[in-house]
Amino acid sequence: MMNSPDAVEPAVAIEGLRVRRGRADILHGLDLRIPRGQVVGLLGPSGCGKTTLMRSIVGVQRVKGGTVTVLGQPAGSAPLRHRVGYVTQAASVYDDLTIRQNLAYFRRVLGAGRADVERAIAATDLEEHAGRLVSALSGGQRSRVSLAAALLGSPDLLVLDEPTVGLDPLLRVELWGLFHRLADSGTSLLISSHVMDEATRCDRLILMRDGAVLADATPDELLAETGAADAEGAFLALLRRRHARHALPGTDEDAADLGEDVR
Ligand SMILES: Nc1ncnc2c1ncn2[C@@H]1O[C@H](COP(=O)(O)OP(=O)(O)OP(=O)(O)O)[C@@H](O)[C@H]1O
Repeated sequence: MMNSPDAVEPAVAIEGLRVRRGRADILHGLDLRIPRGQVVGLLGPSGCGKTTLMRSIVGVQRVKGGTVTVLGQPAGSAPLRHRVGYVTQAASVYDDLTIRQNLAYFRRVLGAGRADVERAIAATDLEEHAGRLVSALSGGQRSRVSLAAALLGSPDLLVLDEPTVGLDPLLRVELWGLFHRLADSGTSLLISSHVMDEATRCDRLILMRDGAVLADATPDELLAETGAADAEGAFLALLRRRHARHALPGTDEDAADLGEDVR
């Protein structure tokens, strides 16, 4: 059973994670389990801590407390080096190399198989551009090159920070198709977005706000639980519920705060 403690280890298990960046506490005791082989969406307003959480999972974030276990190992530890792929918001490929040259380079660094380069190019639908310099590509094409690089070596966990930003609707649909095919073949995916309409494409959703997890459920559970028609409505309903519980009801401050957070 999925929820049994004896079941297959989750892709990610986080307990009491605390992160401070600069002078601010960004994550204050966050608990989370991410199952294997699913497309899990991480949603929440800008600045709520999505990237900080992803950095902690990948093992590049200094943490103040708590534990982050990835595929049964401490986040960032050596055995995970080739098992976790991370795509940041900024494209991380070389402008003065072609797509194929970039991927050939990263393949060698990773020690992945030769065939991986063409496989990654095909998976991200970049075949017809593979010989072009990255500097000559559009924003969407560039972000797909970063994604292709993350697919090299077939990592067990893919952590993707807003991979669909700047992509046209058709490409977004295609990419979500790719994410699900990867999940079907056993890869675990954690994908952040602040486009709420992408939420329904995920197997599971984590809604974050102010460094805390507001909800962790399937899209259907979330809609049933809140009675909302879509993910955005569910998010608002959860925020309202939380405010009703924690704040003095009916103050102008509540309304202002709520409005600010979701726009
Ligand atoms: N290098 C840094 N030093 C200090 N504070 C930081 C740093 N990077 C981010 N922060 C702060 O940490 C908080 C969380 O940022 P984070 O990037 O995790 O949010 P996010 O949910 O990913 O936002 P977005 O959707 O805009 O990418 C923000 O308040 C941000 O200002």
